[in-house]
Amino acid sequence: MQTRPPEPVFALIVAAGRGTRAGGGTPKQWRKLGTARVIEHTIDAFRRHPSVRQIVVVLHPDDEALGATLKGDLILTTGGADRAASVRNGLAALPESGKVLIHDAARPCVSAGVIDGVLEALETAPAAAPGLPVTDALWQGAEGLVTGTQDRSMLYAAQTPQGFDLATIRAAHAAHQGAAADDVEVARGAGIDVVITQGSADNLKITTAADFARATRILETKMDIRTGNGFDVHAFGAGDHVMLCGVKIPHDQGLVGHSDADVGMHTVSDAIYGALAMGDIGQHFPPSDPQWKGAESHVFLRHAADLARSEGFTLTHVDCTLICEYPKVGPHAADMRAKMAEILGIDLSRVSVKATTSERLGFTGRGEGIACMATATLVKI
Ligand SMILES: Nc1ccn([C@@H]2O[C@H](COP(=O)(O)OP(=O)(O)OP(=O)(O)O)[C@@H](O)[C@H]2O)c(=O)n1
Ligand SMILES: C[C@](O)(CO)[C@H](O)COP(=O)(O)O
Repeated sequence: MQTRPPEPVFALIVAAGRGTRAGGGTPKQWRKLGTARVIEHTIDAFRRHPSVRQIVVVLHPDDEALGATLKGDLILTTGGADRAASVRNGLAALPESGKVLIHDAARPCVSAGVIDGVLEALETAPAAAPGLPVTDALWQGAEGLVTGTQDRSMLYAAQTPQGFDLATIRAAHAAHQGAAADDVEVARGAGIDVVITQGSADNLKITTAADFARATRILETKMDIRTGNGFDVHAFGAGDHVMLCGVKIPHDQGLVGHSDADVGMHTVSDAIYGALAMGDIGQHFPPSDPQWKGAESHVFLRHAADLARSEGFTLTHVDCTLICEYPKVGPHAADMRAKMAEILGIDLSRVSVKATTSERLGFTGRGEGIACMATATLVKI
């Protein structure tokens, strides 16, 4: 018997609202939350999920330029006057069949577990969405006074992503008249049963200004922060200059090495590999391989930074200390920082280069070579 291949899963992220309740000028999905904008955290949550094949993002017509700043393989489309209209436009950008997870851009802390719960339910049902049973007592009130209580035993707070068979939800939206709180209401209007899956208190929707602080705290607890260190030494030999952190410094000796012997860049590269727990420079660029003979060390540094990015990390800081009596590093430190910031693709303020002597002690003190130590900090949310 032939087994059918699994249906493709698409994520549809609605981001065309104006965030009026959050205030603050810029719509909430475009505001910063820790290291990235709200919408970027949301997109990344789906990009990281192994089942999601393609992501569609629905933008407000005024946000075209902001949309162009989003990185990665995304389908961008324009939203409508209300959430339901935005969802309809997003659905129109998707293929005929498959499964779709419709999610608010304003819910950046959604976990893989919540997404998994919806996908699991979709294996046997046409519709599923996460909900949280209401745990507080519920009152009716008027003019500051409690006027009654409400039975909460059958009440849930609705969350996203709300998952559907694509053709089913497309038909339900086409038939729906008037406004809808969410896509579950649209589906139910078309007679479709919706399975309730496990929601999470962390999957909050940023609605008011106070929600930014809560979302930041939640993301911080999920952060993967890594620090790596590097250490390297190159001996002096014949020559008339040294390469240090990408800067050519005239000197009465050169540094001996298989490549251009840039001890600074080698050390920072090793710190990044260390933070990733992915070996060291010698493993990625074996000295026994003739293609790296005389290589310029920016190749190694760029490789380490690109590897960090491909693993989903942001390089937030590097600090590099050169240890030598001569040449004097101070006059060149600004150029070294600028060079490495450019190669690493990060802001100058996140790159530090400093130097020390070893008080004429040891091999660096005797002028036999240059040592370097460095740390690199990587963050993934
Ligand atoms: N016309 C609309 C309205 C809302 N949304 C999106 O639907 C989600 C619903 O969250 P909500 O808090 O209602 O967002 P806003 O409408 O932006 O907020 P507000 O009501 O405070 O203006 C958000 O991701 C929002 O960007 C949308 O894509 N298109
Ligand atoms: C879809 C939704 O996120 C479910 O909670 C919500 O209904 C949309 O936001 P709103 O605050 O109700 O406009």
